[in-house]
Amino acid sequence: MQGGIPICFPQFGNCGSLEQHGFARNKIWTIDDNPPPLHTNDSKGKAYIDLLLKPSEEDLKCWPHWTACGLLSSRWSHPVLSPALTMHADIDLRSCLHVWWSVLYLLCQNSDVLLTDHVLFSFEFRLRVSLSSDGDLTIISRIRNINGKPFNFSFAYHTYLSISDISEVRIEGLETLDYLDNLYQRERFTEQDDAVTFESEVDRVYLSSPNVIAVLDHERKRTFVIRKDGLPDVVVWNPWEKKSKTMVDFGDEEYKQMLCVDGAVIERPIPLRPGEEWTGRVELSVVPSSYCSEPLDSQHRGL
Ligand SMILES: O=P(O)(O)OC[C@H]1O[C@@H](O)[C@H](O)[C@@H](O)[C@@H]1O
Repeated sequence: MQGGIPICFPQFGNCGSLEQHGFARNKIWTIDDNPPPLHTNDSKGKAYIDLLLKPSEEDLKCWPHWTACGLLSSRWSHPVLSPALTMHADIDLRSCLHVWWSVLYLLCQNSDVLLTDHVLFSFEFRLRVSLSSDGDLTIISRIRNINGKPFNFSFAYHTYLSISDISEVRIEGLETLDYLDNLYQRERFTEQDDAVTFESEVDRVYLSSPNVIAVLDHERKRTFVIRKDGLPDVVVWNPWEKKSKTMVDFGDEEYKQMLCVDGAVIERPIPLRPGEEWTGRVELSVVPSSYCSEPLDSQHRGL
């Protein structure tokens, strides 16, 4: 979907064996009818909803942390197995390999120990979306390892901002940072400009960014203020003209009125041990540009 705030989890982009941006954005989530209350300091004038995602067996099978492939290849180099392979090498290497693959396959099918690897790996994802009476949108993701096996994940709130005109917009808060450029095989560069502006396709991951980023829309004289926590990286994406024409679910001219600026965790995926929970929070507010341009400089370094 090209719009809104798709959740990229447990993979960002195509850096892994899952579908682009992971499976979470393509799933049916359930509504928690009895969600925990908002924190008392944070509840004034807010409406909220909690959505839950629990993985299906299929999701876990696709996620490479436990896959039969992974198990087979790690056991293949096991010291106990390798000598056996050498022993049979003088007979016929190909049939020997075949025998061992069959044995390992049967082990995967029948052994409690191997199956335990897969059965024990699972998570629960709670997404809280809250809207305050003055229009601030807060989204909090809580991902919990609910079983006995650790896993890693990447994450992004793929936030499509609606803007007047892409050539009228600038992002402040990313100056001097390093970024990985997806248009150059994720090569690392350093931002040299005072602000990020747009004259062609941009597809970058800014690394270790401050917790407050501002997107200034000069024509509309308004600024999106993005406050984030637990999300060190920032994705900046606009497909521009040529790529827009190749995207089936995106109008040829729509790149002019959109800009993705995502709070994300990409460079260093989050390791989650059994019982641990990770929280990633983003708050979006829209303020008149005159109100925000002065104080933002001092806000850039903190939340
Ligand atoms: O079309 P999708 O899967 O929603 O992805 C849109 C874009 O998302 C961006 O975050 C990626 O960096 C781009 O490479 C990608 O094209």
